[in-house]
Amino acid sequence: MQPTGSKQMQQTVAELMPQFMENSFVKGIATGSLSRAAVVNYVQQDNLYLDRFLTLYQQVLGALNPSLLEQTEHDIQRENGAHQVLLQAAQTTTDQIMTPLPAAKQVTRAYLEHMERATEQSVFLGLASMQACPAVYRELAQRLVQQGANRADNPFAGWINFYVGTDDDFDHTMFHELDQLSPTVMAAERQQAQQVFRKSCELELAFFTQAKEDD
Ligand SMILES: Cc1ncc(C[n+]2csc(CCO)c2C)c(N)n1
Repeated sequence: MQPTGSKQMQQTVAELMPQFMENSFVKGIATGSLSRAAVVNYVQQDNLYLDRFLTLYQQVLGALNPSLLEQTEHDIQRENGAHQVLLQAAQTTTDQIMTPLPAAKQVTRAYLEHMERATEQSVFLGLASMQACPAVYRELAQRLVQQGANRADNPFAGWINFYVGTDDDFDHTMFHELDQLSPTVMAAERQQAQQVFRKSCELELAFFTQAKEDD
């Protein structure tokens, strides 16, 4: 039997996970040692990213399922909770790092453009491009917990616990939505959705890498 679209996407995440666990930013989260510059870089770029992500999400879900949009959009706004953990560790605030507004770096722009292009093609592909966010972060957080990385003396434990705790429902709900839509699109588009999703996962990895690079 063919696996469902969401199963195949979860397999993609599992396949790429070893690369995430080897990523230097992710290892820094796990060990509690990241430079202030890396943390600031990440949160700045993520604020720019989430802002646009929320708008796209509203556009896609607004077209597909407005009641689901109403139920879930606060989850994205609440991600600020994860950022607060990082900002506290870096002893700074959102205002301090977002004024003047920093420029979007290359991976941030590439990832946003990827999701925008997918959304222009169809809401199904748009949703697939956005689903890497909860899927990757949830799996990543679960693995970090399995490693015991959320121990009390890790300043980033709250970040790990945030994503292991809150994203479960969001992730399952959106995968369910994708599987519900799947029979309504042509086989070629279903296949394309897998590629779009994989590309987003790769951009997730590059996004972490970018935080530790100086442009
Ligand atoms: C680059 C980047 N990728 C994924 C997330 C996590 N994320 C973004 S939206 C969403 C679903 C609702 O919370 C999740 C888990 C992030 N913060 N930054």
